[in-house]
Amino acid sequence: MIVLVVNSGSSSIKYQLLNMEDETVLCKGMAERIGIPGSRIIHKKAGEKFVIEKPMANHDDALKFVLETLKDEKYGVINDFKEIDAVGHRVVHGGEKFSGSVLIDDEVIKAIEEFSYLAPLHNPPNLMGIKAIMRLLPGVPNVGVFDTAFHAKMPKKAYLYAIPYKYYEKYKIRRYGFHGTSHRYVSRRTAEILGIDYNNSKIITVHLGNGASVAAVKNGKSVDTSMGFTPLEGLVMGTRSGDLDPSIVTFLMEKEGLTSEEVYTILNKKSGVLGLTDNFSSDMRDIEDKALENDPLCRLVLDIYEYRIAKYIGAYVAAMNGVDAISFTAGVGENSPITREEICENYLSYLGIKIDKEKNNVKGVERVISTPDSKVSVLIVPTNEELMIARDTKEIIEKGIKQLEY
Ligand SMILES: Nc1ncnc2c1ncn2[C@@H]1O[C@H](COP(=O)(O)OP(=O)(O)O)[C@@H](O)[C@H]1O
Ligand SMILES: CC(=O)OP(=O)(O)O
Ligand SMILES: [Mg+2]
Repeated sequence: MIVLVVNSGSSSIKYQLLNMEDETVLCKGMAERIGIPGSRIIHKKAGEKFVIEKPMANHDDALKFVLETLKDEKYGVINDFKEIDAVGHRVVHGGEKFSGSVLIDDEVIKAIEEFSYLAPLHNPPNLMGIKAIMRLLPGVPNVGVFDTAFHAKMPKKAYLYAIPYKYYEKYKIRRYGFHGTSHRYVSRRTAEILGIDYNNSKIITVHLGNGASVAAVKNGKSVDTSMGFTPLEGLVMGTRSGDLDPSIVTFLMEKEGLTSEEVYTILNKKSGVLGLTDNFSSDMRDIEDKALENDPLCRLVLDIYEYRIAKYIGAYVAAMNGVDAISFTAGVGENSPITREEICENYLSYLGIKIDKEKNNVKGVERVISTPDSKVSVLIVPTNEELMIARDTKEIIEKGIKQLEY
């Protein structure tokens, strides 16, 4: 079975074509700068990378061009669109409705549309991708895989905010959590690598990408996670503030004469590492480089970034009353030895955690980085959300079912 995976964001679309007989990636890439000058596709096939410049005015245009690329003589890997058996889509917000991946029909599309008010930056572009594929590949089944689904069954004590209960009933204001596909993959893989029973384990997964979140996974289920009602809560991120006192919002509105939308933009797009460094960079590579050159501000920002992560790990040890393993993943988690080492050494040694500095000194390699006598295992597990999306898609199509339960 050949599955196309689509992760449709606001200005970029990531794609991967997989042969699910042996789970190999046939080709992958990203259409970027959609709707703005300089749009192009970065396409990878058999270890070779191509940059293809092409005007793409919207998501329809972009996906049309992605599909053409898949069967292009030079870049392509298929001869006919009929070879694509199904398409799996990343969808960020599934509200309370979806606790597993689903076959997309009109009713599911309506629900994703309804949840757009909960994820205005993410769900509308996800939907544009789904609708474009439906137009371009009629008759091919589509599956939605939600960021929120893995967290959907966390206990009520973890997902309710202490505000009047009527707002939960009226607007469904609660913790949803995101990056669920990554936390699900990484926690399961952690148990496999360690040879422990996933259904009888306590694992903390630390997803540090541009957006970042931590999850407490107990007996194979997410019991708490740091992102909340929206992907703004929790850790310090590239451009997002993470946790803050909510009265800062009303204070800023009053003092600076800002609208709610303006404050929302500041907290989502101008805060985090970018805001703390006074617009120097949102990329942790830049912060690390400067911190290593003893730049005091970047050193402070790295401390703030690590401190917040360490506090969440401590909280989730409490949430699960213990921990067997901690796994780092995504851009920073996979590629930053200093971040992993400083979090473990400066804050977690009380747990009996010991890091093997040699083993930790790698980028993007799946491995255990704690010493054999460390009381808790620490790992690097490169995430693979696309593979999870393709696996769910295959399972739903092959079994002929409407919804998967994790
Ligand atoms: N070698 C590295 N050292 C530190 N940070 C890195 C490194 N490589 C990538 N990153 C960080 O990873 C982030 C992107 O992570 P990624 O998981 O690709 O994010 P997303 O999927 O949210 O776009 C970048 O913003 C950058 O800060
Ligand atoms: C939900 C979310 O924060 O996603 P990303 O990390 O891709 O921005
Ligand atoms: Mg990501």
